Amino acid sequence: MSIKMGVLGPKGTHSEAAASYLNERLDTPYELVTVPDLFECLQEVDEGRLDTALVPVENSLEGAINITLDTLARSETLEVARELIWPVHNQLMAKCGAETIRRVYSHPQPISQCRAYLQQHYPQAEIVKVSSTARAAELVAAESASSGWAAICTARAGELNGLHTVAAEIQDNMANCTRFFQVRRRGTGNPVLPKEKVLIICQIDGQKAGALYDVLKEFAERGINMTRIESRPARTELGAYIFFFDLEYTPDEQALQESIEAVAKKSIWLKNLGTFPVYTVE
Ligand SMILES: O=C(O)C(=O)C[C@]1(C(=O)O)C=C[C@@H](O)C=C1
Repeated sequence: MSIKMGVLGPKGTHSEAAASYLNERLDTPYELVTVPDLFECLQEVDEGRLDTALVPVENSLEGAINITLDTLARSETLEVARELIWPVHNQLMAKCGAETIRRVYSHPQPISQCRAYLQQHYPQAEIVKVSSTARAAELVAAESASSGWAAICTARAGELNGLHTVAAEIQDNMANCTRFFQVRRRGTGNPVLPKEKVLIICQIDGQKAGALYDVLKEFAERGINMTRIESRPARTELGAYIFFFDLEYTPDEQALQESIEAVAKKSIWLKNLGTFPVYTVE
């Protein structure tokens, strides 16, 4: 029986491209299943209808993908199995020519990733945000060339929908990349993957002076390298926050374990979302 991995769809998204890349590196590739919405994709895994999912978590130009962070923080079930750092290439694709474009469709992230390009070349165009880049390509394909509609999408999404490239590589920075997490339910999947990173989520009492400093100290004093810190509202009251700590895995497991236990004692709650390998694209 095949193992099903959810990705944001329809076919042709950046997420699907990233999942296909990951699949090529695995002994047993996943069967990719496209889901129209990111939250739904995570829920399908949480509730057991999909085995796993590859979801975006952070972009180098635009920062955190909040829905992924918030869902991971609230779930009692999900953990991270792998991380993939994926270079994001955005193309402007349409049926019409460059000079007649008057409306541009895309996912909010690529719209932000291409902000300078759009301001310079299409300052008058109406910008329309939709659920994914591939959905944008579908919408543009459904209209005639005279509509003047265009999509920011992957080359594959454009090709699948019969669009041509108006402008290639329009992201504001050529180092544009997105970090993806492969998530799964705790205790499922292969337990012997290489260990490179650890993800910890906790809520700290924001009313106490030095509370965050106290927590960071536990990592610093044991030589645990924190590679990222992110905060999100706890969604209980204004001023209450939860923190995401990405830690570099160290073979000194005792130091790592002790630091996490010490942070747990200083937190309202703490979750360890797993230890996992990081894949990068050469
Ligand atoms: O719309 C897509 O193609 C997606 O896969 C979503 C998404 C995102 O949510 O950030 C994934 C990676 C890129 O940063 C652009 C868009």
